[in-house]
Amino acid sequence: MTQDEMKKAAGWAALKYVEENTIVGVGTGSTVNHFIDALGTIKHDIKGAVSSSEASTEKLKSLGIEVYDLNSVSEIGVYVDGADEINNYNHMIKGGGAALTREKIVAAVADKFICIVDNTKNVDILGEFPLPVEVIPMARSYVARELVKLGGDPVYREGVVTDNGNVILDVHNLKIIEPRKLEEQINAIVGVVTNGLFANRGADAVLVGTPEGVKTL
Ligand SMILES: O=C[C@H](O)[C@H](O)[C@H](O)COP(=O)(O)O
Repeated sequence: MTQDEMKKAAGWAALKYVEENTIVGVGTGSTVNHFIDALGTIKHDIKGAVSSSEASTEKLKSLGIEVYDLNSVSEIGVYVDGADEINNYNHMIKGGGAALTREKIVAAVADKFICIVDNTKNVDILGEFPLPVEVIPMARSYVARELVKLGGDPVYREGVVTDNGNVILDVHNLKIIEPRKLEEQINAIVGVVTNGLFANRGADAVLVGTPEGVKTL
């Protein structure tokens, strides 16, 4: 079974969490793209979606799914999104696709966060995947120096501008023993918009695509 087949299986399995006549929160990435395809098959049973990126919005609209502005929505039952790494406590690193800020906002509004991954994403300790940090452009060098003080090696993701007009620093060589604490410490650096640790708001359920089928954690 290929990695993409495992992503697809997890994406389609998330459909069972979607309730009729609701607005669904939709993440970003190659695993979520499978979920969006699945959502397209039940588009007449849902009200629509709130999207976490321009890329997901485009795909949702291309399938005829209505996309709502988050400011016009007060309730999202379920938010479905992928992850770059997830530990045994359902803490995640996200933002490999640079969509972390909008993802964190939509996730904050949602009642439930359903994480969909293939089995390469499960780790014991977060940090092997470089931690993305979205930064206001003029603060890039300052934030990078502060991230070094926290023990990381930040690398500017050249050529990438987020949907919010900001830049990304990918922080290498972190061994993240206390994800909740590090999430707060990085958020406290002036100039940081968001960091890719989703620990204080982790996933409520995880669907893992494996060669033996989809496992729910
Ligand atoms: O910014 C991107 C998101 O956080 C994605 O959820 C994450 O990178 C996982 O993406 P994929 O499903 O393509 O591995």
